[in-house]
Amino acid sequence: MDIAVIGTGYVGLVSGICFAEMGNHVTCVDQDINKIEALQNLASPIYEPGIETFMERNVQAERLKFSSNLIEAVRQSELIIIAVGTPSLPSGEANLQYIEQAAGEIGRAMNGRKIVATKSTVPVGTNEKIRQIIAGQTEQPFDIVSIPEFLREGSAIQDTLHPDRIVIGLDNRELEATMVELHSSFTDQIFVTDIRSAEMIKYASNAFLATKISFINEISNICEKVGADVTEVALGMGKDPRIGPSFLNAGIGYGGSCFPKDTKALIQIAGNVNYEFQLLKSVVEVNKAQRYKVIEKLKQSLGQLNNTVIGIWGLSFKPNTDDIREAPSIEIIEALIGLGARLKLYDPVAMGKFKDSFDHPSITWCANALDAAANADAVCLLTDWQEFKEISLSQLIYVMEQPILIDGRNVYSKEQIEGAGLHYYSIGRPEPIPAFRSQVHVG
Ligand SMILES: NC(=O)c1ccc[n+]([C@@H]2O[C@H](COP(=O)([O-])OP(=O)(O)OC[C@H]3O[C@@H](n4cnc5c(N)ncnc54)[C@H](O)[C@@H]3O)[C@@H](O)[C@H]2O)c1
Ligand SMILES: O=c1ccn([C@@H]2O[C@H](COP(=O)(O)OP(=O)(O)O[C@H]3O[C@H](CO)[C@@H](O)[C@H](O)[C@H]3O)[C@@H](O)[C@H]2O)c(=O)[nH]1
Repeated sequence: MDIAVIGTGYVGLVSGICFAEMGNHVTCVDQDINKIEALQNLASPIYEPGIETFMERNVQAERLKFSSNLIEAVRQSELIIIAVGTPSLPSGEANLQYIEQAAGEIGRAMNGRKIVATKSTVPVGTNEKIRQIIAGQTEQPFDIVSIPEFLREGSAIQDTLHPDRIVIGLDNRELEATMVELHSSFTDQIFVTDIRSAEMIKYASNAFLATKISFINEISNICEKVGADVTEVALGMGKDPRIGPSFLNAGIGYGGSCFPKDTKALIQIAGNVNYEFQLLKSVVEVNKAQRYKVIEKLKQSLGQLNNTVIGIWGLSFKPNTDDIREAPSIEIIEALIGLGARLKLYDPVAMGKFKDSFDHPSITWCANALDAAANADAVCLLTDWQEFKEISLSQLIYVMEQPILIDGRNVYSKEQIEGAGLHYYSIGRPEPIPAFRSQVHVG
């Protein structure tokens, strides 16, 4: 099939590459000319394991190209996929300006029958709005389909090539066979439903996963007070198939471009029909408070933080991505600077993006994890990158001023910590007996 993907962010780029991988001819379009130029030179604007290999292979096979010419791409294609951003407005509501602009441009470019499918996460009723906008621009016949996207950053290619399920929302049943066939090379778990339900499935799924995270984080806070270990609790809970083991990792809470924005948008979607989504409001509040656990634990171990040197391990909102959108690290770093701490920052891939959006005289940018820990009074682990799990704890103690490690993602096992000589604080786990009671070091 000839496909145009409008918007070459995470979703547009990865789904474009994967549709090409399955033998379709795909043009990925973006209004950001710099992005298109980089892509034409086979440089990915996002860090995603394996992406450049897949991109190169499909470009060389002439199944994938990148363009800033939306009109041409629409005219050459049978299926147009909208994958532009839907960021939050200050009210929390989804900003549909990019969706509306793309729909208008698609309508004006139409030269024959098309299917217009939306992969962006959009409030219920938005596909209807897209239909009206396009119909206002063209006499050409077209169909509207909702195909919400469920990929995760850091495993986006594998998630797209081997999804757990694909949801297709449509109102013209004649399209069902075409849309199912297009996706059948990815999985046979294809769920076809109406458009409004498909739009809601996306928000409900993200809200449910965010709820699981806030739930286990609250359990972890109670575990700390009653002397239980949240990692054991999560393992035990997860053995019940009705609960399942995933998304029960306690830590400093969720971040990223989706959960924070989509939970707020769903609260607004409910609010617009006079329904107060109390549970989800609490999920958001719990998540916001949870990132401050790191600072609480720093204060507990160091007393006051003015003039202390704190190493920060991890800036991206999760491992295997350079995305720092709504990363808990941002708020934690701002708060620590406000408390007078001097910070040594390290992330395997996200330092460039972080520095572009946030820099401060109190920050030193470091070349590796041990460099960030050197002469520090404490190290805070904020992202569970594999390389932090593999660090030599004896070397860590050797380079630090005081061997205090605040593990915001519970990455180290009891066995690794016991006898390591660290003063170790994690989330929702009993504190191991400290190797020694450290002296507060100020300046
Ligand atoms: N990032 C994820 O992991 C993920 C996963 C599932 C769903 N989603 C949803 O998918 C959508 C896209 O997310 P993203 O992270 O890829 O967004 P993004 O902001 O990274 O990228 C969007 C791209 O669209 C381009 N764009 C905007 N208007 C355009 C227009 N009229 N013509 C051409 N290009 C245009 C922008 O220049 C930008 O490059 C959002 O609704 C998001 O909620 C994202
Ligand atoms: O047990 C867990 C699992 C995740 N997280 C945090 O939750 C956030 C989101 O993680 P994850 O869901 O793996 O990454 P995303 O790439 O944001 O993917 C989510 O958001 C996407 C955009 O809508 C959806 O497509 C995906 O299905 C959905 O998992 C990250 O900050 C994680 O550190 C936890 O704190 N504990």
